[in-house]
Amino acid sequence: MSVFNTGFLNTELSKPTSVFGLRLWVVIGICVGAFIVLILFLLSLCITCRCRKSHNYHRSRRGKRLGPSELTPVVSKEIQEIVHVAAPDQRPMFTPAVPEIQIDIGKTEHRVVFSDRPSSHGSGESKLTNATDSTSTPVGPPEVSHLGWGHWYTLRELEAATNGFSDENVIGEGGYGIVYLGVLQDKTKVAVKNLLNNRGQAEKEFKVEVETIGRARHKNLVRLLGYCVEGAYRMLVYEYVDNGNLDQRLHGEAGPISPLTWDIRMNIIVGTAKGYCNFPLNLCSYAPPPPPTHAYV
Ligand SMILES: Nc1ncnc2c1ncn2[C@@H]1O[C@H](COP(=O)(O)OP(=O)(O)OP(=O)(O)O)[C@@H](O)[C@H]1O
Repeated sequence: MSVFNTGFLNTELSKPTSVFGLRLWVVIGICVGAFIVLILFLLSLCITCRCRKSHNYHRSRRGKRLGPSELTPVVSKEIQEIVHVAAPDQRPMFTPAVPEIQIDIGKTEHRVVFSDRPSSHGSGESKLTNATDSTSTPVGPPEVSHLGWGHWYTLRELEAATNGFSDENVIGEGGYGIVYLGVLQDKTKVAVKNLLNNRGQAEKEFKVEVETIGRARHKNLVRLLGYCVEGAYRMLVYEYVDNGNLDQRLHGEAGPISPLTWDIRMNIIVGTAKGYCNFPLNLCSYAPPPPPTHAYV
């Protein structure tokens, strides 16, 4: 049977075909060869395409790394960061030990905005880096945010005001940072709080202060005059209040007889409680109101 089949196959394959009178097995061989060549060609085409894609990807990544937007820390899409550009001879005298932090001021209306036109606010050259924008254009100092209050201070201004954040200028230390006495160029005394960035605490405290105290005007509330947002630094600038602190008032440095009588203390407690109750309603137009995180009220 198999001998018959082999003989039959040989005869069939050896028959000349209409393709140039070539035998069938030659035609089949040519077809198989052509098919293999086609497959190889397609494979090489695929590999070339892939190589080109990966080359482009790496090139774009390399380009990005060198791009201005990559010079700043990774930040969320809504973030705008001010990067201070200091002339070589005007390097900041002080570099507070604050690790790089993400800026996440979040709401559009609380972003620091910039103006191209010359402004009397602040000093020094600054540029804005917007994470959504690959180009960073040097612009003038920022005006205040849509909050419509306060003053933007440069790090250099505050350095000059606080004698380079010297120890002699330290007037207190709270849970959120060290407070320095500063004297601005116009001789105004200010309290500069350099926020500590303990697990992003600086950003949180900054946000709470700016959103709550920023717009507030009350005779019993220390005014927040402005802020400094520069690189990773977050500083708050308050009016300087020379009345000592609550601890001194309540417990000491006032002599053996405290000027705070029982009645006065009761008044203070009632007034504080009223202020505390009204605080979120008066100052926060959005919900939910931030929790009262500090001891000014
Ligand atoms: N505007 C200011 N004028 C004068 N001294 C200030 C001013 N702000 C803060 N200080 C001084 O710095 C100290 C620390 O203030 P800070 O606001 O950092 O913390 P706190 O209010 O004492 O506590 P917390 O950390 O809970 O807010 C105060 O006790 C006070 O002596």
